[in-house]
Amino acid sequence: MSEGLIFDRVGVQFGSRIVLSDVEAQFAPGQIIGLVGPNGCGKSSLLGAVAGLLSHRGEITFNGRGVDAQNLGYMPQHSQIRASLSVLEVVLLGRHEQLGWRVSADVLEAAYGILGSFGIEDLASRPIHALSGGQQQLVLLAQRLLRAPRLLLLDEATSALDLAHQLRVFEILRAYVERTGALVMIAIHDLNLAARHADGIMLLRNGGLAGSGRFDDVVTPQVLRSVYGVEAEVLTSCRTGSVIVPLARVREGSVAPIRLSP
Ligand SMILES: Nc1ncnc2c1ncn2[C@@H]1O[C@H](COP(=O)(O)OP(=O)(O)OP(=O)(O)O)[C@@H](O)[C@H]1O
Repeated sequence: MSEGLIFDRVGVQFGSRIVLSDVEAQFAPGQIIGLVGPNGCGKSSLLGAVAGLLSHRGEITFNGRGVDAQNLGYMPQHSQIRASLSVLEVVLLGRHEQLGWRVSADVLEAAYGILGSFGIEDLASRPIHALSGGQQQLVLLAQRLLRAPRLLLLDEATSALDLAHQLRVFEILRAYVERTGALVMIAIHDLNLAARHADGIMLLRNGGLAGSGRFDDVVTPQVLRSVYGVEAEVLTSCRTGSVIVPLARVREGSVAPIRLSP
């Protein structure tokens, strides 16, 4: 399969520090892939490597070629816009390569349409820096979607969102991959959200890949214990698939009590 996103013996390191090595995985287009794993295991580094922002070993291809900036939408973990732009202007920047002195009616319509789908069209003329963290996250996601990328990389793009907005974002992403055949890879800590909304997952552990494929095949109590150091139950809900219930950390010696001065 040369279609889709392929990792062939991919490694990432900072100086002499190896973060990931020998990552091998492949994902067909038209899917949402959840990128999961503990803090510091290399999710952002891997997305940065796919986006071409970090050098890497091995090969990463999308639809048989190197990842092309034209086809890519990438939302880093700590996205922030410091310029004093309105929400609409920020969204329009998603198409900055095609913008001239005048914004065409169809691009404007698409931008308002995406803001509308997120339920934030009333924010269009507000300055971006005057929005809440979650509202900013939605605007930046709207900007990436306006690009209509074939490959959309999202680094914890739902971390600041309430339950309803998380659901809305996944509904929008689902509709997007079904309509366009694009591939969405989203780094996410909430395993239950990943179980519910991702078609496949890529689970990283410190140093490399712990598994990839269907959530139920990859995430088992044994894997949660070895990768996260957590005892957990994996329940099966007939409505939502797997549900992870974390029970306790696997003890590695006792933890000293924190003393607070009076
Ligand atoms: N610019 C950098 N220079 C040196 N080390 C880095 C750099 N960026 C990340 N690292 C290290 O690489 C490792 C992987 O970091 P990364 O941000 O990819 O992890 P992550 O899985 O996205 O973590 P989190 O879930 O906490 O966001 C960490 O140990 C981090 O300290």
